[in-house]
Amino acid sequence: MAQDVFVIGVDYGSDSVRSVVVNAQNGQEVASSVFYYPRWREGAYCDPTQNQFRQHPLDYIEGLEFTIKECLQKAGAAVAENVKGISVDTTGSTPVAVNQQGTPLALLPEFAENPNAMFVLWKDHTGVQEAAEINAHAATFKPNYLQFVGGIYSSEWFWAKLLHVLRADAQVREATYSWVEHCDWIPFLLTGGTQVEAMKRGVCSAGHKSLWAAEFGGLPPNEFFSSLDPVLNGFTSRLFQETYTADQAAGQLSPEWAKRLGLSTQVVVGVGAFDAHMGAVGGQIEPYHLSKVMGTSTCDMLVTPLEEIGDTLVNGICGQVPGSVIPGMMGLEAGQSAFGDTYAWFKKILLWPLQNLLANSKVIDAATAQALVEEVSARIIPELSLAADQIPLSENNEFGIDWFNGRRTPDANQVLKGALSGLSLGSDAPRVFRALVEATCFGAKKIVDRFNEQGVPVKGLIGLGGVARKSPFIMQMMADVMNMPIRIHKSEQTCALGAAMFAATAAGLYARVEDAMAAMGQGFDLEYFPNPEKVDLYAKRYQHYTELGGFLDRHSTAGNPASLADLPEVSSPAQDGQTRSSTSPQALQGISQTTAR
Ligand SMILES: Nc1ncnc2c1ncn2[C@@H]1O[C@H](COP(=O)(O)OP(=O)(O)O)[C@@H](O)[C@H]1O
Ligand SMILES: O=C(CO)[C@@H](O)[C@@H](O)COP(=O)(O)O
Repeated sequence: MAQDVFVIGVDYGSDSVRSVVVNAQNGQEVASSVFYYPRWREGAYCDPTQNQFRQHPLDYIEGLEFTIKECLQKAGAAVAENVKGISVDTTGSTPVAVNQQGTPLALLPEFAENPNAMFVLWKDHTGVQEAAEINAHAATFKPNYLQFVGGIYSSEWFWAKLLHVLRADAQVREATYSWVEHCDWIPFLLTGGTQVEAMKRGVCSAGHKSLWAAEFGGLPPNEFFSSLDPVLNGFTSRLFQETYTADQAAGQLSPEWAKRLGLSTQVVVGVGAFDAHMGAVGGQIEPYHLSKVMGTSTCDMLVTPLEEIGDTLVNGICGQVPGSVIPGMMGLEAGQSAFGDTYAWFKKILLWPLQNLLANSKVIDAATAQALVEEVSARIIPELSLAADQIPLSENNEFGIDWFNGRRTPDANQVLKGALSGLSLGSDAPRVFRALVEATCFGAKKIVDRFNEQGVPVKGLIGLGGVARKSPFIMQMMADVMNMPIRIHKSEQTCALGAAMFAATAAGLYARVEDAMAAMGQGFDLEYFPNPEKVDLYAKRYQHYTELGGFLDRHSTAGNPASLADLPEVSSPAQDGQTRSSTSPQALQGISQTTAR
């Protein structure tokens, strides 16, 4: 690269989208911009009591235009003229119903206010019933279509969400032609796509969430879905067969978007992938090092050479997909559905009186009350962390279970709930906070244990994301609980930087994403080492976490919508021609066979 050339990485998170313009030679950030989704921030289209979290496509479009334009304005015309590529990562599985032109239904006037016509955010769990049915149904089929997604289908994923929306809303069902992941739709939008069949679908979302596998010749057959529910009959023919790795081009910027953004139509748009997968690349993942993106949730990514993992399948994770992180390597994904969200929940509890009582205070005016709420809100977690760090660790400290948004891995079960135990009159806010942090670290250790137990050794830990950089308290506890050092990546924006590395590769500036990673990676600036004095005590407490979690897990179905009694019997023609009832306790719990790949 003779002259300076630039690439843009766009990272769609749960609350905001950020774009970065990066020098493609050395990865130096030239400009960045963040946009908080306005409709989402108001809580529109969501109902947390029902675990319904929907996002309007306009939040995404407005954020795309705003952040890229602001970046280019900051960077200057000389940079804008030399932008060669754009790549995008998003949360996932975050799919939407589209018409034949690939337009999300909420962009049509008749569906503009209908949450079922919007993106179903990864953490929306309205499809728990449908996920349970998919698990039960899959247990009656050969081959095991869940074998590459850890053996259990989650309500956070593509098919459970599709089935739920189709059942819940006849009007949306009538208008739905296809079903599209956020990470595939943005490149389609930027390249001016007009027919959904032509949309390039990324292998990352397809393999981890949509049951696509080369071994199946694509998606499972129509019969698998039509016998689950006739509303799915014929749906696979309107989805996809081919998938693409994120180092490939989806196309070039359309004339409309080139004009809107002030860029050339020569700019290459890369195939999209999930935030954590591109984040792992931005954070310089290496084989057998678990790359933990720690923010609202965690996504734990691991890569291995294909020939080394061979036929090994890891049960209870979010899947293993060749090329989902680095083309040519196996990408394995696990994670926790609530990590920072657990601390955010506790903060919300503590803020209740301030948010609800101060507005009509007799002592301070409304503006001061609002300012006070904002100040306290910003300080609660950092101050609690300092206070919690001072509490001596003992075997009998308060305990927590981290399943506040269900359990993603190991062994997805989104109907599980969080818990606190060992409370006494002395359990003050810092002590409860400490227990919650510890619970999230124990949940993280369960994932490492699962990889180790099932033949994929975790040889190192890499910390990425907001919590990794903001909280020395939590990262030190993570090292102590894991009894392993954890390196923290220097970049503030690893996901966006990873997207920029993929953009550089898709634009042909590098032959392989590994080359982009080596040239553009920003390195590590911190490392936490386990404190030998605490390791044994944490090991004892971890044992208790295992026992308490096991107890809650065994008693979890009572009162939950996915309990055995609530499930309809789904009959399906089995492969041997006999009809079997698909509802069994094992199927409900997602117990699956391990099948060699
Ligand atoms: N000082 C802090 N210590 C621990 N957690 C924090 C701190 N500040 C914010 N958080 C948590 O970080 C999470 C947001 O992480 P971030 O990486 O910024 O966002 P996202 O996951 O949407 O990409 C929130 O859930 C919040 O509770
Ligand atoms: O699940 C995935 C990727 O598979 C993530 O998109 C999801 O956890 C959202 O991550 P954030 O915590 O919002 O960064």
